[in-house]
Amino acid sequence: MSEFSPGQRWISDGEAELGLGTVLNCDFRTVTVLFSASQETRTYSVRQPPLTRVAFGSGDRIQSAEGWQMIVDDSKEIDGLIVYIGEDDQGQIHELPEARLADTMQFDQARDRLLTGQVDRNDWFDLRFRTLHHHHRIEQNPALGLAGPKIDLIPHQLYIADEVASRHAPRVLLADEVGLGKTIEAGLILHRLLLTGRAERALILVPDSLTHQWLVELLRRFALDVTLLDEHQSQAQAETNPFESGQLILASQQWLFANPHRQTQAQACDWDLLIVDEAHHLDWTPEHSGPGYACVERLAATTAGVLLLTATPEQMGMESHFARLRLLDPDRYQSLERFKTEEQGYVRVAEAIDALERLSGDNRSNSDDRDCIGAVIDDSDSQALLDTLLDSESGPPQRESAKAQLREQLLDRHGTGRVMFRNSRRHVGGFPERHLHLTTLELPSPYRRVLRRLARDEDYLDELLIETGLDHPEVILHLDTMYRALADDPLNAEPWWQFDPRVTWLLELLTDVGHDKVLVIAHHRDTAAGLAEGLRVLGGVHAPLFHEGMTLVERDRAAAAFADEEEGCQVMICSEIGSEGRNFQFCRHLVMFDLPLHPDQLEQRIGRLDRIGQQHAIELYIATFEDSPGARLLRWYDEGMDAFSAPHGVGSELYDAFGDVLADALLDTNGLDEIIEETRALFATKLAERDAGRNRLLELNACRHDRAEEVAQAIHELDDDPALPRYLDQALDIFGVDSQELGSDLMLLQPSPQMLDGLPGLVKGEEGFTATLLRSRALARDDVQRLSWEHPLLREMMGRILSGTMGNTALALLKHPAIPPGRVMVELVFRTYCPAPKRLHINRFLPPTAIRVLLDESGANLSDKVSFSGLSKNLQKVKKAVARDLIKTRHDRLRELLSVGETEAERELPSIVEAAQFRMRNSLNAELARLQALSRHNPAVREDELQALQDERTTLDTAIENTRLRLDAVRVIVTVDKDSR
Ligand SMILES: Nc1ncnc2c1ncn2[C@@H]1O[C@H](COP(=O)(O)OP(=O)(O)OP(=O)(O)O)[C@@H](O)[C@H]1O
Repeated sequence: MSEFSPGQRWISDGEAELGLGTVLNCDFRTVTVLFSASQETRTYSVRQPPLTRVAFGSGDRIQSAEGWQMIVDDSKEIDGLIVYIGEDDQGQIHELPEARLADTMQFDQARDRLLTGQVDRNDWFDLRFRTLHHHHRIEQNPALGLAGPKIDLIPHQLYIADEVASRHAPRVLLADEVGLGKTIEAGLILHRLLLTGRAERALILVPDSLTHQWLVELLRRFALDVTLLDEHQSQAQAETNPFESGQLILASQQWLFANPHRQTQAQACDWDLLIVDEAHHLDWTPEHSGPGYACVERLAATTAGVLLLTATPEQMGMESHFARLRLLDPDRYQSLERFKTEEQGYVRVAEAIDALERLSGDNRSNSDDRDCIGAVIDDSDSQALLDTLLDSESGPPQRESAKAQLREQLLDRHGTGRVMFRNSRRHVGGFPERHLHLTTLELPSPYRRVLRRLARDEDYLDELLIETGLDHPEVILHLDTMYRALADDPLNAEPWWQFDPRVTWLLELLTDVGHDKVLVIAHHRDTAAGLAEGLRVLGGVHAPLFHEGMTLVERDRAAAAFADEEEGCQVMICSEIGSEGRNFQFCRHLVMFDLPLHPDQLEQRIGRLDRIGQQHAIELYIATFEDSPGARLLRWYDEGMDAFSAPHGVGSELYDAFGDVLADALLDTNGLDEIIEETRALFATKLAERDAGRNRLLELNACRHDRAEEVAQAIHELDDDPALPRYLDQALDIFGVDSQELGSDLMLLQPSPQMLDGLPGLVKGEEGFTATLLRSRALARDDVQRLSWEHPLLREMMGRILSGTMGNTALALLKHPAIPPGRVMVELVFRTYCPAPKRLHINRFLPPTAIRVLLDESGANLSDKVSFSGLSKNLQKVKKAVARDLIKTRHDRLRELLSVGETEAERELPSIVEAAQFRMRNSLNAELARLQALSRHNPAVREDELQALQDERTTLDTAIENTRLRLDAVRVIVTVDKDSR
């Protein structure tokens, strides 16, 4: 029969912080335990569950659910449940069934182990104390979760990650321009949420072509173990919901969006965070939602945190941009019209911020600027700041501070940045130049024939649209596609690449650039495939293909063949959609074999190379046929909007304005000059608007440099922490990991035969891994892991020590000339214990805090006189059997000393609690005030955010108030004769 009965109280061996658990139910296979204090329920297999039954003995103090306490005198068992009998503080006798014990009670596992003679190694005790100390520091560090990833510290990314990850249930659109690191930002946010306990489960949906890239980035840069789910794997788990097969699930959008059954399974899971990459593909109109949009909409409705990523939020038009914002906050984004009106209001705010910048020193009397600011602010605290700024009595520091605060308030309260973050290259800076190389080729006669017939015969266009599956006017841009579509025509028997001069032009180009790598992008995958064949047949050049028709493995293999520096191919040919989001910044030559119709798509293409990490100027090559639709489109791009020199972010609006007329002008030159001229004029206007209005606000909001600098500083401090290498050495040694210096700041970590099992990345009998503590060294090499306090190995070692019993008892000998032999001392380490739901991340205010108490045999407190390390280095180890005997002989005195120690430690608790309350209130009150002020102006603050923050403050308050102390570890020290051995 099972040893479990409903109502019994147990604690988790591995997660003691969950508090006292109650058995809810059990059968012959599993037992389910509710940990009320932390609002967690766990189900364990009944075979060797990591649980310990809680049973108190005579003399133990216990607490009832109502809060009163009693000392246990006796106990009895009724139907498998214990009933304790004892006396409360008023001398009244009570019977307390275990079911009515307080959920927040703590346990002195160390005490029980010591008194039953179980002692660990002395160095384990040392490590335990140090672990508590470092854990305490790190959990409160403002850079927690951002310091571990293997990334360069780039301010706009750090700002976004810090801002977003500190929110309750962040729901934002990450819309930095192409290649500025949205994946990295999403990774940082996820990493921080996971490390702080604010998220445990995430679903990441990315285009098919990017699954592997995401998997690798999350593993290499963030050390996150992600499960890549596909149909094959899902079928292998037919019995269960495949989305439950890991905490972090990565899946292809194409696969999920086309599969209603899998969508139902994904929706049946509890996710804390949903990440959707390349979100501009989620199509929506007021009349109809595409399957991708509908799927994400359903998932987003039941998931607290949502990150949508797109470099081109407006590529599909304003409506569809609005639709994506609607996914994030359906209450706020109900009306497209209202949204448009609000957007217009941002111009005034941006002007006010500019006026504020000017308003300093002697310029304070400028009444236009004052009026401009005054027209925007409409609350007393902002007005007070403006008054301080204008007051002639204010000193320069006061004015500077008022100006900075007012700027923040204007951005916060009136900007758009709460839901959308968009950094542009202009703002971030440091990107390479772009050089455009244009070639005009003669139009080959088969193409000329097709174009002539198009001009003559209107039905011919319809025929082409049906045959190619392309839309108008896209179809007329791709002459080779039209030619292929008419393969039945006997005149079209020859493969297009045989006569298309772009093929030989490309072959010559490959020779001209020497050994440099060249990326070719063509719109259609059949063009890419034909071109690869043409290069092979006509030039003997092997060019791997990369398009949406290939399997993932084939695509990744092609990308790897291209990336390989030594033996890789010189050229790779991609289709448009197939290559979106991919990283090819190791290459600087981009050939656009044709041109895409939409400016955002053009920017996506260039963005494959023009990304963070690109070391060179970008060389762009385009060949067009004289007097062809492609040549006309090129003129529109180049002359109408400078599309090749740098991204400007207004292409989408220009396309909306001129797309239709341009379509007509592509076949017929008449009117093109005029369109270009008008485009150019609107381009200038849009640039000015961009700089004045919404985009300017977005940019100002997307990176607040002071805050980014603070985060970077906090990360630097953790990077340079001198305690880390010392701690690492000690921990590796104790856990049985061999560490070998390799020079150049690298080390090889390998499992020794004695290694404790289950350490991440290390398996006995297998190779280990190369690592470094230096960020720069790690960044320079893909195969080197970066060790930090956040590395899974360190976290696992620290976690195991803190949640297990390892090193919580020890006995050591002390030879000291001034202390007679045979005396006993106890070194007690108490730890604060404060059960609260994990998502509150209570550790930022009150991480487990150690209180050390050193008592001599008489019970005198020596803690202040003798430090931990001072004592530790003079101690000697002793055999376990001897230790057990020594403890047995001093049993009663040890019990007494434990009680004295508890009283001593309790004295320190109130000040710890008070300080934590203070920190918590300071932080949450400020955040709440900010949010409340914001919500009065900025509808982007969700009502549930405010409520959640208020609830969080109340729950944290109660949890901190209920902080208790628990004996975490105890070391008995016995003095010996200085001459003894
Ligand atoms: N902080 C960083 N440290 C090191 N590498 C970075 C950093 N930020 C970005 N990168 C690299 O720059 C490239 C672009 O980053 P990422 O893929 O995140 O950009 P993106 O904005 O998602 O691009 P796209 O718009 O094409 O989807 C990637 O190769 C990425 O690894």
